[in-house]
Amino acid sequence: MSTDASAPATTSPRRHLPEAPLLVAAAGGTPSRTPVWFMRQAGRSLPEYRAVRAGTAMLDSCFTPDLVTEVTLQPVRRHGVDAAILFSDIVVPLKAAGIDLEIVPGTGPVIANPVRTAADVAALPRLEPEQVAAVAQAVRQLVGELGDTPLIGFAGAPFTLASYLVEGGPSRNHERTKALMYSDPQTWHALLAHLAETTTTFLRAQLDAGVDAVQLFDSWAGALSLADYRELVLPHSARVLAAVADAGVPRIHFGVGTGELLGAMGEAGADVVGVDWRIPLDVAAQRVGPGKALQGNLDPAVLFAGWDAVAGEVGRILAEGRTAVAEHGTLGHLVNLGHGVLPETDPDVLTRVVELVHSS
Ligand SMILES: Cc1c2[nH]c(c1CCC(=O)O)Cc1[nH]c(c(CCC(=O)O)c1C)Cc1[nH]c(c(CCC(=O)O)c1C)Cc1[nH]c(c(C)c1CCC(=O)O)C2
Repeated sequence: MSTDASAPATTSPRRHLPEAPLLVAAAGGTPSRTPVWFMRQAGRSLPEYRAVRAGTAMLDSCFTPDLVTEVTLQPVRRHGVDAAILFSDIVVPLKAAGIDLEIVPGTGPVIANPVRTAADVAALPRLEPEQVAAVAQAVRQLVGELGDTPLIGFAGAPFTLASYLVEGGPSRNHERTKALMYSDPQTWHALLAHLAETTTTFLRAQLDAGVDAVQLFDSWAGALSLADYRELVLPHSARVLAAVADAGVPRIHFGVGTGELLGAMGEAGADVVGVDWRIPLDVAAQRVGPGKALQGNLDPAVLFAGWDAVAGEVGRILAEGRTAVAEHGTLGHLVNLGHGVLPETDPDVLTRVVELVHSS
């Protein structure tokens, strides 16, 4: 993450945030406090989010820079988290490229014409950077307003995007996706290569506008065996992560149910590996190996269990994070949930978690 003094001057608007706890922890330094943020902190449980979004469809919101800016800032103001995450969605670059899809409240992304054949894959539109100009504009506004708080940009990884495109919507078993993967590997690789390019273009647009870190969400990769992940998915995610390495910002790589994949997800080129709640952080540290940071891993459902339970779990996770750093060569610990904030979560509990982590 160092910059080469001989490199040509860059026009990057990226802020210089040498003290930001999240960036320090990700790089293996000693942060002034343990950093904490929450996946899906923007939106979901906040009444001020529901108020400002009322009457605007989710995807329309994502292309409205003032609304993106406001929703992204809300959890930073309310909770004092150590990072903002851009309010957007993993299907935004697909929509921007011209794919007919909607986000249906309570369901998730729904694709009008699922992608299932070689001809479907060949017909997929390419994403041009100007098609996500509204997202870049929101990023520029945000870096002007965030002070010292880092802004995390993000994108969906090729496998998770492919699952939505092939299934046509959310899926429990990913059976059509796996059917394509096993029956026609050539078309599968063509699809993932296309999506890797889309994802790279989307992340580059955010990086060029000034985001301070990126997270690649491979939310559903945990549906795969390690062998299949390595052969059919990892090379495409690795290409995305390599293509943004020159930005010099932390690259976070996360999926749900990925206990068996953590080492491979780190090898794909992550600086920080996200861990869900199914394995302890000190065990995750051994699977990931030394030289990377870890993010996680409070079960979002624990936030419903009353403060004693929450405080106990946060304490355990902080201790396991310290063990990872002290004994397993982990660079740092970014406290987070093991998956996104659930919609019915009491926002005050999130604020108390931030206070507890910061005072520990
Ligand atoms: C799989 C996935 C999606 N979107 C995303 C993922 C990967 C993360 C994960 O695993 O949870 C990523 C995402 N989606 C959203 C963000 C915003 C930033 C943040 O707060 O983390 C992020 C990082 C906003 C959103 N994306 C969505 C909402 C809810 C829309 C609303 O408020 O009407 C928000 C705030 C819609 C969405 N979009 C998607 C789902 C499953 C849903 C939920 C559907 C529902 O239950 O209503 C696809």
